[in-house]
Amino acid sequence: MLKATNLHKKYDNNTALYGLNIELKKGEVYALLGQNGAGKSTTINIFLGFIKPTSGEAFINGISVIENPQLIKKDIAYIPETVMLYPELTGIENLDFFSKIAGFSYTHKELIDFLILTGLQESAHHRKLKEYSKGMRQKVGIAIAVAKNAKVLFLDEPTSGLDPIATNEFNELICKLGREGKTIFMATHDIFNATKVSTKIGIMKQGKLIQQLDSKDFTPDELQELYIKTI
Ligand SMILES: Nc1ncnc2c1ncn2[C@@H]1O[C@H](COP(=O)(O)OP(=O)(O)OP(=O)(O)O)[C@@H](O)[C@H]1O
Repeated sequence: MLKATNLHKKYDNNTALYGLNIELKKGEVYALLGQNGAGKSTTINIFLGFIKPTSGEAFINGISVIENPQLIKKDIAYIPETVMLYPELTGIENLDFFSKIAGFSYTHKELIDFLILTGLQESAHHRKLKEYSKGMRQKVGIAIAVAKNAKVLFLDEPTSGLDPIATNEFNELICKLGREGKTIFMATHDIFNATKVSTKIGIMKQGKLIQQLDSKDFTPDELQELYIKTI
């Protein structure tokens, strides 16, 4: 569903990626770990079509992101660390607006069902976005991704700044989406949650993927130990 083959990215004199190879199947949840500047955002930005690699290939569902950036847009969604939506619109109005932009027109009931799926409390559906917490905005962002029927979701630092309850709700939602066949790629510094939510973990250092692990083989403490030794 997602594949990077020998991706290189050079910014002037600075090489951000050195031959990155990643392959994810449908329904996999991938957590990419690495220190600041390791190349995580560069990787995501290439898949999103925001930047072009210097060389190498990136594919979503077998389609080259580099050759067909417009074609893959319908299959992907990006949920940044802070989801920015229209502050004066309610949760349901934002969802309706962005679904329509993506070419989907849903009934009120269908829109509510997407928000319920994300766990957004019903009392918030008709409140303006400017009154939402970070976790609530993130749920609307994920509802928009599901409503546009994205196959691959990219998330940047999804648990940063979330309280433990919101983090737990986020983890449950991501696991559910993975079971339903969404492929999820997240860049994170949160080692503990990476083991809770992902099926695979990658550790990046200075533009190279230096470890790829099956999450089920590691406790958070073991992963932390390995991470510190590796980095
Ligand atoms: N537009 C740019 N121009 C020049 N260098 C850049 C640019 N964007 C990123 N870089 C460099 O590329 C390298 C990788 O950066 P990247 O943002 O991908 O790291 P990251 O792992 O996402 O870091 P963080 O955890 O801080 O978000 C860094 O050395 C960074 O300085």
